[in-house]
Amino acid sequence: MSLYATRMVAVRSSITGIGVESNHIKRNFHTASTHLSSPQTPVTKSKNKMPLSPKLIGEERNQLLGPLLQTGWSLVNDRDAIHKEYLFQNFNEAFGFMSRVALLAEKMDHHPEWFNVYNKVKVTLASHDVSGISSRDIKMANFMEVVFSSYIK
Ligand SMILES: C[C@H](O)[C@H](O)[C@H]1CNC2=NC(N)=NC(=O)C2=N1
Repeated sequence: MSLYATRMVAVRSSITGIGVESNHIKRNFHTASTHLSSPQTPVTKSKNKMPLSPKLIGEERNQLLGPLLQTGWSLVNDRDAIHKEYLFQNFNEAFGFMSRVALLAEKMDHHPEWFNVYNKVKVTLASHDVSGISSRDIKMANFMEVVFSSYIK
């Protein structure tokens, strides 16, 4: 590739984020491969990334879930996940809530399953890579509680 073409790719990636993304993946792969004892036996499905938090079990799980189950979160029947329905005054508040949570979701690379109609937001949290609830779901649920509290009048 000519120097000009290389520069244009660099300029385009800085605008579109394409290319920046693949560097991010490469960086994570490098980090993960230097930390894992054996790259052939990944702890989770996401073998090109830093090891993620494990599925919560036992006493630690009870301790972390307990307070959330007191604030309207409940365990989902047919899978290891937690669920809550948030009610807002209007769509603006509901979407504001989702936007604030979305910023954390991107930062954590951990995304809620959610559904919005007007002033309602139904949320399910689970860690797909471990097929269950991990500390990432607890962190996200607690953050949602903090954000939601700013909407209660
Ligand atoms: C490739 C990407 O990093 C993964 O698929 C991330 C994205 N967001 C995620 N969100 C959730 N809830 N669980 C995951 O395992 C997960 N994995």
